[in-house]
Amino acid sequence: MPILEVERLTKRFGDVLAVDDLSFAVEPGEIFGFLGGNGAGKTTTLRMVLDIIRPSSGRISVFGNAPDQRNTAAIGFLPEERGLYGHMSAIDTIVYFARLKGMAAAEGRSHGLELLARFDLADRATAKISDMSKGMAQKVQLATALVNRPQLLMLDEPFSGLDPVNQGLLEDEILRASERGAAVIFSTHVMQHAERLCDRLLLLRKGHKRFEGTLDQARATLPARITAIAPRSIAAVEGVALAEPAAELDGGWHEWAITLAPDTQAGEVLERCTSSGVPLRRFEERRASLHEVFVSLVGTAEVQP
Ligand SMILES: Nc1ncnc2c1ncn2[C@@H]1O[C@H](COP(=O)(O)OP(=O)(O)OP(=O)(O)O)[C@@H](O)[C@H]1O
Repeated sequence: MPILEVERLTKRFGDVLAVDDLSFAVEPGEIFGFLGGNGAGKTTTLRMVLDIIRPSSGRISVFGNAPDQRNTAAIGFLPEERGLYGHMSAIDTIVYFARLKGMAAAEGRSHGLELLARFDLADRATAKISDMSKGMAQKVQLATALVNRPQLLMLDEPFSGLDPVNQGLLEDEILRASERGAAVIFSTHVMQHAERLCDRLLLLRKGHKRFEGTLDQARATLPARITAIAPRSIAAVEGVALAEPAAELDGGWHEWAITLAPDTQAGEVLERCTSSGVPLRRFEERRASLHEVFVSLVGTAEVQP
């Protein structure tokens, strides 16, 4: 049974249709990328799952039940707007959240200290949040989301504000949560994280689903591009839709950017070139990146490569 199921979900704020007839499901152990440009409706959807705001229409099921703040015991959430009480220490903050989620203080403390050690903050456990750097405070906030070992972990733009080492720590935590069977949903504008982590992903544009599927399926929405080095154009070879000259090389060789005809595999074209004696020095398929898929389907340059 999916941990989270969203069916025909719609949310309007006055004239703004923030979420438009959205359906998806996330299974235990799955890492699900929730991707879209600014204002696509990601945060609004996560807030409805948490029962912070109510849908205009549609259905949400969390652990088989309607959203309810009582679900918080099994949910971990990192909000996009980070914010903790500056006067509290790191470990007291984590224990505070553990208690809100119904845990005993002692268990919250011991798991909190474990998390701080994993986040390279063991020596800062009693430091005040206000004395920490932004990235350190963000790791404490991540610990508050993980302290209850949630079955549903929802992270809204978790990578922003973290340096590359801490981004790596966060990726490890996401994998760790999925390995123990949690469903993990995270939103990001950085496609590399999604490419490295996601089992499946959903692309949202203006509240509407543009794509849902695996990374391979996402890349297959765009034609593969081939770079070929040959002395003459291979435009006439069956299965080649377009062969554009990309560079002139030494000895009469040329680099060609090849676009294949629909439903044509690169291997078929390579075989035809070889069997008809077309000299080739290179024939390389390059699949579309998630960045290219995002720009093509969501149509925004806001995304980072
Ligand atoms: N409380 C609100 N009142 C009115 N409009 C809202 C409210 N919350 C969100 N919106 C609107 O809903 C749309 C979706 O916003 P949302 O914050 O869900 O996007 P997002 O995908 O999380 O974007 P970002 O990547 O920029 O954080 C936007 O047009 C936003 O202005």
